[in-house]
Amino acid sequence: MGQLIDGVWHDTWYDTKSTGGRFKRSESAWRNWITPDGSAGPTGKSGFGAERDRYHLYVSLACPWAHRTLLMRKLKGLETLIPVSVVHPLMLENGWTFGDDFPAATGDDLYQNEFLYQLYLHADDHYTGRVTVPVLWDKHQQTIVSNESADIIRMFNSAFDALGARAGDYYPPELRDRIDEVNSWVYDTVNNGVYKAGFATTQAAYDDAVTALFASLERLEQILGQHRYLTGSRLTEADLRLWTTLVRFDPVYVTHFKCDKQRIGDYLNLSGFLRDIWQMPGIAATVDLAHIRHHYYCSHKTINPHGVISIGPDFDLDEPHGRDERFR
Ligand SMILES: N[C@@H](CCC(=O)N[C@@H](CS)C(=O)NCC(=O)O)C(=O)O
Repeated sequence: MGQLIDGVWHDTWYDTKSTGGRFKRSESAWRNWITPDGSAGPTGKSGFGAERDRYHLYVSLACPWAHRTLLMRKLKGLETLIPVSVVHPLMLENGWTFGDDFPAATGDDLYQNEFLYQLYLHADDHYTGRVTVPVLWDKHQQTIVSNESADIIRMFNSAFDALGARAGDYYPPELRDRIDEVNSWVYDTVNNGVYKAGFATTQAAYDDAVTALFASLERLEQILGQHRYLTGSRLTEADLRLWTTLVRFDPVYVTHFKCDKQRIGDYLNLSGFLRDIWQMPGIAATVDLAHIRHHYYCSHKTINPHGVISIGPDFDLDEPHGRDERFR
């Protein structure tokens, strides 16, 4: 774990001293957009037109943010348009690495780098900041298009539609306000909330994060008792963004991040929603519990110094969920 400072790698853990024990996630540095015609998107530069054989995605199978991009890639049928390289699950003194001595870790298919930070240096040899996944890479300009998962899933949702992406709009205009509203509190208190609880280094910081997290899970439980998905009867990006946290919750966050007031399995609607999406074609195959559990339990030496992996709950997401019948 570390970061680049003016192009030099420094092995440092998150600084929580200056924030009263609170974990603060940094802003992503690259915010360009792939668009159908290469015009500029909402942020960043123009020049990233949708094309075949041009873009490459770097992910960790452990990471919930990267997982969003894999879900959208699957739903939109972008597997051949956007190939993927997978980092090793352990993230230690060199950050994410391209070691391929773990099932499903691929190494760096484009440049044979050893470390992910070398890819960041390839894009900017004076980069200062964190070295995170996912990374959407442009092979033509040899640079990072974006390292922000929230933006990458929106590009995948529509930019490649004229190049044969599968039909489906997971950010439809008529639901955008509701999706944005749900995303904002789910991001803050759930997706990032589990990290804020787990990485807190004071009791007060932990208490605040875990209280907000379980208040939001209660709120989500109510919402998912009213309709099948978060914004109604249609699956949207808001569901996918919540889901990557839910699928890691009982196997990791309950124990490793001390999010142990309740398990997702204890909530009727949240657990049904978790199974509902798990059982959609192709989705379960995007989940790699070995990467997930090895990454968290063995990479965060400050909170689990010996790297012992807990036994974990029985994990049967194939049981019927009944939500299709219930919300017909
Ligand atoms: N805002 C980013 C966050 C990505 C992120 O924090 N990824 C984690 C893995 S779960 C990471 O790479 N962390 C490395 C670090 O912080 O040094 C996004 O959503 O794409």
